Amino acid sequence: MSDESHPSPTGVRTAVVIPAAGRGVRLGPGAPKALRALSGTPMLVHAVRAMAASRAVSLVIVVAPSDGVAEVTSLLDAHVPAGDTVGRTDFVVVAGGDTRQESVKRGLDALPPGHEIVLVHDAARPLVPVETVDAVIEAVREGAPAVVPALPLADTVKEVEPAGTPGAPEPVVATPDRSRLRAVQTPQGFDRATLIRAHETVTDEVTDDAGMVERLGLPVVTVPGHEEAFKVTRPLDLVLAEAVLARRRLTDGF
Ligand SMILES: Nc1ccn([C@@H]2O[C@H](COP(=O)(O)OP(=O)(O)OP(=O)(O)O)[C@@H](O)[C@H]2O)c(=O)n1
Ligand SMILES: C[C@](O)(CO)[C@H](O)COP(=O)(O)O
Repeated sequence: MSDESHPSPTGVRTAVVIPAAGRGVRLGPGAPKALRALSGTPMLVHAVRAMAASRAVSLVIVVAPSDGVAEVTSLLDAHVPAGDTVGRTDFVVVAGGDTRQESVKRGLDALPPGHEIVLVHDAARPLVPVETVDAVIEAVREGAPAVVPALPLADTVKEVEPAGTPGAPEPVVATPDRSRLRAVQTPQGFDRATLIRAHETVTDEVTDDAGMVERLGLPVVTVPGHEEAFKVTRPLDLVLAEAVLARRRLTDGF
């Protein structure tokens, strides 16, 4: 696949790294999560289309399961050929690592020069609307080094003393003020140099890329997230994803 990325309307090129190398243990037995079907189309293909839907995105780097690079490459060739479906997005596929963090790093290692904004988007969030993608890109363009889509919490959250045994009672230690908490999603957006520095500097395991930037002492800001950007993690999430797609077919015609 070529990497002759085309500049976005503003001239600033945006690339997206999609970590898709996880097994999907919490989803239960089966193919790697990113390759499981939603309405007959692999979850990864939905995620790639969601990124390519943004006019600003000129390159998508997919980080595939290490034994699945050839399969993912043919999947993308079949479903989202570069220069066909959206006409402006090129694709690269690389092999992932043992953790999400390692997989993102491998994607960044494949990033060619010329893309000054970089998003990281979970393949496991296949239904994020393009408005959310564009809001993240816009905030980086306006000067934020790191941007996360975020939503208020519906549940009250307790901090506990972990029991270490699943199902065992756990003493509650504190109840953080919910009004100050946010659940963060992807795509998370970064100024390229900031994200690369974070991945070169932070060695302990962090659950999101913005968390690595925080460790550098740099500011991270939020933009509004979207309910449909939820992460497909457990079997019930598949039911919700199918329902969202069915509603979109009815209301949007696709
Ligand atoms: N070694 C890994 C682990 C995760 N991921 C990716 O990181 C994203 C978020 O991870 P998660 O939803 O936790 O996926 P899994 O690790 O596959 O899920 P589980 O923990 O249930 O196995 C997913 O798109 C997943 O494919 C990755 O690229 N490489
Ligand atoms: C990056 C992320 O999706 C933000 O909510 C989340 O931290 C990934 O966590 P996971 O445990 O790897 O699913």
